[in-house]
Amino acid sequence: NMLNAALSPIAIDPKQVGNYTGIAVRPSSPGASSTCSSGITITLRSAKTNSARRVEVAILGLTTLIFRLIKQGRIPKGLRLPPGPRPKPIIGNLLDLPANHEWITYDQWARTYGDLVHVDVLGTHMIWVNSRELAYEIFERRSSIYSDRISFTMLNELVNSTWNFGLQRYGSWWRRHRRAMHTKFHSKAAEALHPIQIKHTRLDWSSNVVTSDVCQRVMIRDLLQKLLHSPEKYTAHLLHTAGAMIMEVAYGIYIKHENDPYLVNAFKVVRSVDEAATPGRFLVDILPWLKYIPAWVPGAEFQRKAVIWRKFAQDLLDLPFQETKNRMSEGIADLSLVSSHLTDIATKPTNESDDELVIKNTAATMFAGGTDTTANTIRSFILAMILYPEVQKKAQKELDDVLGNQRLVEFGDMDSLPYVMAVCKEALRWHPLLPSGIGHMASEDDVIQGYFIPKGTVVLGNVWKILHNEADFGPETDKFNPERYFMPGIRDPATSGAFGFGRRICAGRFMALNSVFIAIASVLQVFELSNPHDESGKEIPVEYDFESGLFSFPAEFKCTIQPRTPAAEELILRSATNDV
Ligand code: HEM
Repeated sequence: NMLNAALSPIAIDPKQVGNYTGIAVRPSSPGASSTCSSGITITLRSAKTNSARRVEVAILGLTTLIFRLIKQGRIPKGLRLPPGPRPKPIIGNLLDLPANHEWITYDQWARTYGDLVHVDVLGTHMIWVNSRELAYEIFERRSSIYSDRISFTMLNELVNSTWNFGLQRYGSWWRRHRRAMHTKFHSKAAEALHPIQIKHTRLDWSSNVVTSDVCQRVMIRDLLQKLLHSPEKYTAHLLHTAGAMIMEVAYGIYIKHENDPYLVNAFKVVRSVDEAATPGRFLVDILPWLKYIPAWVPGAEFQRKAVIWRKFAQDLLDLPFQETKNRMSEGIADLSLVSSHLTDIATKPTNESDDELVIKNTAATMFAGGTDTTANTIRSFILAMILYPEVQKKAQKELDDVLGNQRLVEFGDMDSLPYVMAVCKEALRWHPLLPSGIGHMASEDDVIQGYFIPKGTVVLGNVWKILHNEADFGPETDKFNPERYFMPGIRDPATSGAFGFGRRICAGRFMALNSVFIAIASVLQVFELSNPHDESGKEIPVEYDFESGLFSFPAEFKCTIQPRTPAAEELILRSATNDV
């Protein structure tokens, strides 16, 4: 996901060694490598002459040293940085950063060093905040300091992702984007997305917020049909429906059933941002001067990628936006975030000249921030249901008691389905999609609990740790157990870090909660989710793991998804015609 960028450890990914421009850096690499005096292990492309290699090593070592000296601020007398693993000269804690399953290491650091853990990576200060109380103090009470984002050379400058307001620096430009989304997607506006009366008209210009039956019609009915016909492609189906929903909400565009050009391109953008945002993927993020190397230089692969990715992003920004404008001028546009804002602009002459750009950026940011996040949260839920069949049974019993097989679940049923609601909360908590949130950056020097936090520090809420705290979520937090929410004093993961913190908290969280509920409730109502089967038809235990990186969700796993009963299958088929 694009927001990966925003700032997580500048770790070097061992998988990517050799992909940089002639030089790769990583913790202890096997094969052709040399270690410079700073302790950085450098792997060089074999075609280089010895003297060229020596020059590269020297440049890398020197640049790192200069970068460090420039960045290294003075720590005021009487103060010290928060505790953390002991840094090495020049490279700091570069080698301490985990290469995979990061949340496990960060959890261990929290146990060893306490609520605040500091590491220094090549001169960049990074801090993990390990308790809810401290996260509240930092991100909420001191939000005027901790709402900035760091800027990555590859993602922000070369790929030019400045349109994505999730990556923008804190300030008035970011605020205008956030407001453009908020006015149409605050909790009241998100409520308007509830298709309580399913056959109501799609347009509601009177309230001028985006009101439609989009979630129910596209996300659910379409998803159920697809799961029925090709359950093995469940990941693709989840992404398609989540993407389709945002396309409708943001642009009022109904995408094609398969191979929709907008979606195909949009996913290219999501994937490119994913890669560009993977911490340490590009050396140019650590040595920004590499950005001046022209694309034709052998090895400057990153420059060529940046050119292609910029084009994908430009198409995502321009093409659907232009289609909505065309439809508006023909008088056939459906209400959407874009059409609603453009109507506002046309009727209010006081608008600023770049308002249209803000709307365009905001709609594209919604797509980039909202598709794979929603889809992967639902994937986590599917895995949990296979691993915890008793939870699945209990939720299905509640759905059967409330709905029978008469009709599909709707948003209006939320209050009658407390256990299903608890399953949704647990899907956000059990293995949070962003185990370290998205990094905020300190825009000023600060002091917390006697520790000095230098300006420019990347501050990460340890979401995984916070959501696994037994004081807030009851015993055995490693287990997927919705019962916990019926105990007194248990917190809601949605307001405890699953959607981030402070002024940068997820701008799409109300919509995300709606989507997660309607998807989970509908899938549970009509499908049985269970272990995969081998060639002989014998059930075998699901094999699973969680992806590493800033975004973490179950890696592709095999499973069985089949209608619970013939009546459930009938319900799915009838839903295609909007009969239920
Ligand atoms: C279950 C699904 C989702 C999860 C778990 C999730 C989680 C997050 C998190 C943790 C952040 C970072 C907050 C921070 O910096 O502290 C974030 C930011 C953001 N999210 Fe979501 N998100 C989800 C769905 C969505 C959807 C559906 C949309 C759009 C419709 C969206 C749009 C955004 C945007 C625009 C930001 C950047 C906010 C900013 O920097 O000001 N997200 N999300």
